[in-house]
Amino acid sequence: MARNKAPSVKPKPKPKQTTDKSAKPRLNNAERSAYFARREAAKVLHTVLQGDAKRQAVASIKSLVYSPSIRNKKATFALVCQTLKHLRIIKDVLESANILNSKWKRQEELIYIIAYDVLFGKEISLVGGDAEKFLACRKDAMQSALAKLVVRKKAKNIDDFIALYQPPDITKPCYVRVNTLKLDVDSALHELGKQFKVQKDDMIPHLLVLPPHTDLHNHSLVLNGSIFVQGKASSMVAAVLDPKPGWEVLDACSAPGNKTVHLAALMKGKGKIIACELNKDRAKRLEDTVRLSGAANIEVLHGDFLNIDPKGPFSKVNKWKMLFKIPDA
Ligand SMILES: C[S@@+](CC[C@H](N)C(=O)[O-])C[C@H]1O[C@@H](n2cnc3c(N)ncnc32)[C@H](O)[C@@H]1O
Repeated sequence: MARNKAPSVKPKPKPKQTTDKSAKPRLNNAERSAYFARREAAKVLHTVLQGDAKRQAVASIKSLVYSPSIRNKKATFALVCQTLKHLRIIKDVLESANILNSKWKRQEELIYIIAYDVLFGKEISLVGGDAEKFLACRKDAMQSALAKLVVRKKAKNIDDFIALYQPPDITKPCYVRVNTLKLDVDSALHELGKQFKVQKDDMIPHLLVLPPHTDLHNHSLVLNGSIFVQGKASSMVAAVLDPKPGWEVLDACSAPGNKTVHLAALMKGKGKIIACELNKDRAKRLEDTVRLSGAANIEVLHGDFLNIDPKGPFSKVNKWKMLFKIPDA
């Protein structure tokens, strides 16, 4: 009699024991989102610090954070701002605790972000990555370096100490430019004077000066395009060019269009302005600014101004007049 042969079943491989010390711990949702926010913040911080180092203007922190690649915008923005606010302290602590070795120097922005969490963050668990692990092991050294710095600076407490590291509060006045296509300067002075201390700028015509931090974003004159909140430096550009009614002007990189509509106001809406803008969304923003200003002599050109044929209708652009006001001979 043939014996029933037991089917040959291969024994199931036993699940591997996670004895590997380098295996990443499982993260809960909060830890996972903190882990990603730190990496996204480090990327933004890298761009900001590189721009500072090369003295190059980069986009604002807000616009860097609002790029589609950043998932957790709120947390990333907060981390970048807080790390920047405490950066001088963080660097001093890392230096005096001798922490930033050559391996981590290559990822210094990530280290700064995590160091912010170690020194000033609120009970954040430092898990998720090797950088977190690296600084978690050095938490005591960092906190004691911070304590020594507080004593050395003779600060009463940590808040006092942080205040000592902040740059002095240099408050700049608030500037608004009167859009003379819609309103004259005296009427604007009168209207704004009902609520604010306001005076004419002593250098730029049609520019008014108000106290620092004046919030005009919802003011009816702003909403209807009678005045534009525009800084003094930005208002200088069209004022220096001083275009006359009837000129043809090419604004090569226009959006959001504050200088474009300033040109239109100086030209009293006469002549022609070609306003070029490469970016589609910003070109829409430019169109909104033009509409708000009431200028009828601006043509928005969505495209690359470098593609404009220099031998075409713009061949008569006087390059010197683009930069300086040259008195006519
Ligand atoms: C700093 S903003 C200009 C600000 C503007 N002049 C104002 O005062 O409101 C620079 C703009 O130039 C645009 N831009 C950059 N390169 C360009 C190009 N080759 N052709 C057209 N627009 C360009 C950018 O998309 C951006 O909107």
